[in-house]
Amino acid sequence: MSDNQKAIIIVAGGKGTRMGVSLPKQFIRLGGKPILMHTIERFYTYDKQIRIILVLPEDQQVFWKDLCKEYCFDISVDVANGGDTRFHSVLNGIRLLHDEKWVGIHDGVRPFVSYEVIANCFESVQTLKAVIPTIPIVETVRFLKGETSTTVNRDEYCLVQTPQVFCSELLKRAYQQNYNSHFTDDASVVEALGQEVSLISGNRENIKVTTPFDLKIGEALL
Ligand SMILES: Nc1ccn([C@@H]2O[C@H](COP(=O)(O)OP(=O)(O)OP(=O)(O)O)[C@@H](O)[C@H]2O)c(=O)n1
Ligand SMILES: C[C@](O)(CO)[C@H](O)COP(=O)(O)O
Repeated sequence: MSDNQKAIIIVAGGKGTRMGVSLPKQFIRLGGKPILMHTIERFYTYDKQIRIILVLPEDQQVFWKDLCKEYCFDISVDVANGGDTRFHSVLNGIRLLHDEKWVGIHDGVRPFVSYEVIANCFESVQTLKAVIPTIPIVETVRFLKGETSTTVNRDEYCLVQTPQVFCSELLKRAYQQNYNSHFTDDASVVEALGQEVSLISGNRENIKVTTPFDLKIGEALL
C-alpha cells in the first residue's frame, strides 16, 4: 500500500464534561505535554506520510496553535471544526478527505494506542473494509432492568476502542445517513448501512481519558 492512501481523523471536538475541569481534556498535560500531542505523535511515528486531520472546536483552534508554538510541536495536520456531537465532528473531518483509500477515526483522548494495533487496523482493512479494535471484559457484567438486574454472559460482549478504520468510500457513504443518538462510534454508523464490521485485538492501555482517575492511570502508563 502506498503511503498517501491513508488518513486518520483525530477527533478532539468534545467538551470533556466528565473530567470536571474547564480546560478541555485533550489539552491537559500528561508527562509534561498535552494529551492530544501524544495522540498525534502515535500516528506520525507509525507512518510519517499518513494524512492527519484534526477536529477541534473552532474557538480552541488559536489556543491549539499557541500550544504548538509553546511545545515546538510541528507535525503537520489539517484542522476541521468540531460539531455538536462526535458524529458531527467526524462528519466535518470526512469533508476534508481527498482521495485517500483507507481512513481511520481515532479519539484525541486515546494517547496510548499501540503501533501494533494501528498497523493491524490499516493492514486488515484492505481485505475486511471495516475494522475496529476491541478488548475482552475482565469483570462480571449485569443487565439493569428497572428495579432488578441479572448477570449476563460476558463472553458475548467486548469493549470497543479506536482507531476504527474503513474503506473511505464506505465511511463517506455511512456518514451521509441522518444522525441517530445510537451512533456512539463509527462502527455503529457503518453497520447501519448493513455492512459487517470486523474485530481485531486492541491494547488494554488504549484507555479513553475521560475522568480524573484516567489521568492517574495515564501518568502510570507513560
Ligand atoms: N462533539 C464532540 C464530542 C466528542 N468528540 C471527541 O470524541 C472523543 C470521545 O468523546 P468523549 O470521551 O466523550 O469526549 P467528550 O465529549 O469531550 O467528553 P464528555 O462526554 O465527558 O463531555 C473525544 O476525543 C472527544 O473530543 C468530538 O470530537 N466532538
Ligand atoms: C468511540 C468510542 O471511544 C468507542 O469506545 C466511544 O464510543 C466514545 O464514546 P463517548 O460517548 O464519546 O464517550
